[in-house]
Amino acid sequence: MVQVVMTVAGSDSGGGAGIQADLKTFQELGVFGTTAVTAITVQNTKGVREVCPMTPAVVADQMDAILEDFDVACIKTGMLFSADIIRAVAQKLHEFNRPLLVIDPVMIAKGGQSLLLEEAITALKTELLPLATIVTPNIPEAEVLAEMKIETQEDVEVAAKKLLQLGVKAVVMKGGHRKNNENAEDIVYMENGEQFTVSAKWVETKDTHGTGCTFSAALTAELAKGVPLQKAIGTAKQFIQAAISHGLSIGHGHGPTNHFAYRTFNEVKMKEDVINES
Ligand SMILES: Nc1ncnc2c1ncn2[C@@H]1O[C@H](COP(=O)(O)OP(=O)(O)OP(=O)(O)O)[C@@H](O)[C@H]1O
Ligand SMILES: Cc1ncc(CO)c(N)n1
Repeated sequence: MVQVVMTVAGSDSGGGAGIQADLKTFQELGVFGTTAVTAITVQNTKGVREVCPMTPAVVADQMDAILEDFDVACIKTGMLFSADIIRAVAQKLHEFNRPLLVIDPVMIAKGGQSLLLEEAITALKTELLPLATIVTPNIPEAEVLAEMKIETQEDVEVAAKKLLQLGVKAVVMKGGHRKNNENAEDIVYMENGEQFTVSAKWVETKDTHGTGCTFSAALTAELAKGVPLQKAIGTAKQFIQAAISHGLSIGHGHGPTNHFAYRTFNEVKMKEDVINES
């Protein structure tokens, strides 16, 4: 039977990030995607022109409609925009017995525009993160959530541990924003003290719009299928590596990644490109 997943996130009219990236990724990985839209963004590869948030009630109603009808195996959150929307989402998660939850703590678009109000950071930390199976911050997001500057490898670990203390079960510290990260290394920290890294060849490209959304959507799909965490992260890494390295070269700014690449180029070689080690 097909697994049903849900993304609670913003719409990206440009199609490379947000709800659109999530649905494309879900489709490619063979799960049935449903949505609760938190905001419409007027956006293309050059940036975000406008943000039009939904009311918290409409976000909650969309979640109700889906969760009452389907047995949703895993939910992911992306752009949540405001404290009120975060509280509405957290309440629904409690009501529906906290299914598996992937939180991509989206804050700022590649062009610098804010996708999360400053007033929402406390709600994200105190109301939503404690419900997470896994949270997937990039370095600037981890800096905000852990309230510290991250420069060294030790800083990455200290910040991850601070996030674990909020009640998250696992943290993926994504390396897309780290300097000299030639192995595109992401480090995963788990509540039981275990850690591992996934890495792949760094790709020199400006077309990285929606990499975080795509990675977390792939992780959501794999967790929904019952794949154990370490293996699910490995597949998400293969998916994003294929999507970045077979870029589409469309648009005039930060172009989208190639969501068909994993299925199209999913050969032994691609699998070997990603190293998953404890
Ligand atoms: N140029 C690159 N080459 C290879 N892997 C990359 C590159 N850029 C990002 N990644 C990988 O993509 C995944 C997403 O990480 P990233 O830090 O870019 O997320 P993000 O900043 O949240 O993305 P966005 O906000 O654009 O959605 C991680 O696995 C990261 O290592
Ligand atoms: C709607 C939306 N969500 C997330 C991101 C981050 O990539 C974006 N640019 N737009």
